[in-house]
Amino acid sequence: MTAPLLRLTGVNKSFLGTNALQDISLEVDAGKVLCLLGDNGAGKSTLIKILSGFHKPTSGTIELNGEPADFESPRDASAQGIATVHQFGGTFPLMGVGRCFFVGAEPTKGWGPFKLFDKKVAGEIAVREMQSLGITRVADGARLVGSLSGGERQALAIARAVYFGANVLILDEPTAALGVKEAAHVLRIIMQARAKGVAVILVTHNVRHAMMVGDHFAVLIRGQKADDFRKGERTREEITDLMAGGEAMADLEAELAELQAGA
Ligand SMILES: Nc1ncnc2c1ncn2[C@@H]1O[C@H](COP(=O)(O)OP(=O)(O)OP(=O)(O)O)[C@@H](O)[C@H]1O
Repeated sequence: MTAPLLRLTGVNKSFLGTNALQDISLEVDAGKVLCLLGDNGAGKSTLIKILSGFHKPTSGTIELNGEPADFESPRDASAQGIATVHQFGGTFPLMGVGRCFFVGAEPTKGWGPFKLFDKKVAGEIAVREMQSLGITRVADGARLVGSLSGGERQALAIARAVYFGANVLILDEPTAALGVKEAAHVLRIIMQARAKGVAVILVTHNVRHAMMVGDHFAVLIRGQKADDFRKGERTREEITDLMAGGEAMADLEAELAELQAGA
């Protein structure tokens, strides 16, 4: 059996007085989507920060392609093929689409001191890569990122990560601020990244969105992995109840309905 692309074993992270993560073991395979679910404060951001090189785990191991991995910095994690896209795409509103796509890796023309950022080529590549993900309304590489919709910004950030060879794509609440149609576009793009063999980690509160694209799911509660299951093994209600900390949401809803009736 081949090793998973990314494997965490017994990962712990403590801050002064807080155990943000306790004994987390997880695996994600190439061409699969792992959904990381959890309520506020569950430890999702801490886990993302460990995987993207911002924090070092207090203990535990990380393996990439079966080899021990250690991320010294976000740049190091990125050089090892881990790309993280944050809620608003982590993009720069006052930059053109092409410039933003290549930030830090600008294509140049000319030589020596005459090297110049090749805006035209950068814009063409950025537009082509976004269009290949189905974003056809962005046709001008000079267009300011600030004029793109939330879904288009996510698409730009995902296209960029895939273009620069990410093996692991971490998406932090990519659909949280989006309308229904835009969220559906972003979910479709996630499936395209998956089809290209990228291992996707989707961090979300939205059980419905997770169920639409997830192959594998892990629920974090107060820093611990409360459940770990594959597609089809839990109902939406079971997952929602678990995320609410085991409290049956149906009971809460019934209580609210009673209060409303009595008002
Ligand atoms: N730098 C830090 N110093 C101290 N405590 C921290 C730090 N970062 C996170 N924590 C604590 O670790 C716990 C987990 O936080 P984390 O931000 O990872 O949760 P989360 O699941 O991402 O929540 P949210 O969905 O609200 O962003 C919380 O109790 C938080 O207060």
